[in-house]
Amino acid sequence: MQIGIVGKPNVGKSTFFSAATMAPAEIAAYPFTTIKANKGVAYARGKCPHVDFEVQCVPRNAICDEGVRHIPIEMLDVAGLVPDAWQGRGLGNMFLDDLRQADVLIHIVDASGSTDIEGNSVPLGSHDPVEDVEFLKNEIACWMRGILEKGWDKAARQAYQTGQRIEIVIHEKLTGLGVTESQISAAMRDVELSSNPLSWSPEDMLQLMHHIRKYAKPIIVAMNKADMANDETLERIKKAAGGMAIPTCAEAELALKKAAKGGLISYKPGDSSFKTMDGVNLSDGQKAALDKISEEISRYGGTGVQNCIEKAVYELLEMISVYPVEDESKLTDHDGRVLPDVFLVPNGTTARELAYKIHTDLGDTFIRAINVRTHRTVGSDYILLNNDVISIVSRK
Ligand SMILES: Nc1nc2c(ncn2[C@@H]2O[C@H](COP(=O)(O)OP(=O)(O)OP(=O)(O)O)[C@@H](O)[C@H]2O)c(=O)[nH]1
Repeated sequence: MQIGIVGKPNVGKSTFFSAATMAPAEIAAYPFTTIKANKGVAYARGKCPHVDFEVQCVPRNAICDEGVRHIPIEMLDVAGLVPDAWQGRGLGNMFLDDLRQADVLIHIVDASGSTDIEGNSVPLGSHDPVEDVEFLKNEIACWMRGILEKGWDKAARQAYQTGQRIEIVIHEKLTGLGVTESQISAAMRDVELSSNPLSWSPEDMLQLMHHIRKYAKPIIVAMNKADMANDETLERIKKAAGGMAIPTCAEAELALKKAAKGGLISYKPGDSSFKTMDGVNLSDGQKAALDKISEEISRYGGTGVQNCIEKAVYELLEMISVYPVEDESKLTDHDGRVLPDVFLVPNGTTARELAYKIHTDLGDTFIRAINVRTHRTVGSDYILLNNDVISIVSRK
């Protein structure tokens, strides 16, 4: 699973990316595989089951900080969004290539209206950020339609004549974007289209792509520079984003994380406030900067950065966390680690599908699973619940 960060120049995209992927000090020691320059690791918080089971966990893939697991998620800084990227303008191709890999997008907009559509600085409030929200949706839909249109007439005619479902043709064409057939079917229910795909107009196709995009590349808008934005604009952006928009102060989040790393304040991602560490003497400059941030974030109950990440993961992608263990009574893996790993899986994942995610062999040899919280035996079709602890029994 990957979160793509998208935005035109100058809106605070790099600041957001740096802030989101800057690990808290205690996480920094974790060895992650080397990742490319435009990739980083962000974290979604989840409640560690060790609290309910009253045991001491020994985490392996996600640290536990006072009962909160920080579950790593790949984040991708999607480069080169400019108007008409879909036509290959500017770094358009790079943009689209990155976009393929993302499952969900955080669209950073400058909610203060001080960056025009091309990313140039303009006087505060002189650009309407709502345009940016529409613009990204349109860029993606146009790009998808461009892919669909290649060889469309022939494929659509063939499907129409042979009675093949058109979803299958669309799926084949969009498969490189990670679009599933069920997403296409859902989108087709949303729009009214003629049963003869040959008669679809370019506008029909664009509509359909808008709806497929909604399922396949859902977007949450980070209304950044919220510290300089007015409430009326924030409301309008939120409406344009279908409610999926959060005010953010990426600059504040980065400053707070740095101050926490430097031992000046106690602040954890997602907190709505912070505290100066005992015995720390802040300079007048530091004090003034922190006071300003404090005022900014009290307006929104936090910087919004962590909130964006978690809304993307838990609401848009509907992920849940599950904890597989080998020994159901000790909650350990084969090395005796207690509640070692947490897996983020889509809501609706079954016990057997989880087994496959852990290891192909485990999926193939799956017999049953044990829901450790209820001590009940469950079958391969058991649909996992958030925070389940599951022990899989297989043919050895
Ligand atoms: N007021 C305010 N300024 C911010 C915020 N986030 C970022 N900025 C500032 O906005 C400017 C642009 O930020 P960047 O992160 O460089 O923007 P970008 O979108 O990555 O731009 P490019 O690097 O040109 O693509 C910088 O001066 C940041 O300090 C915020 O939440 N509030």
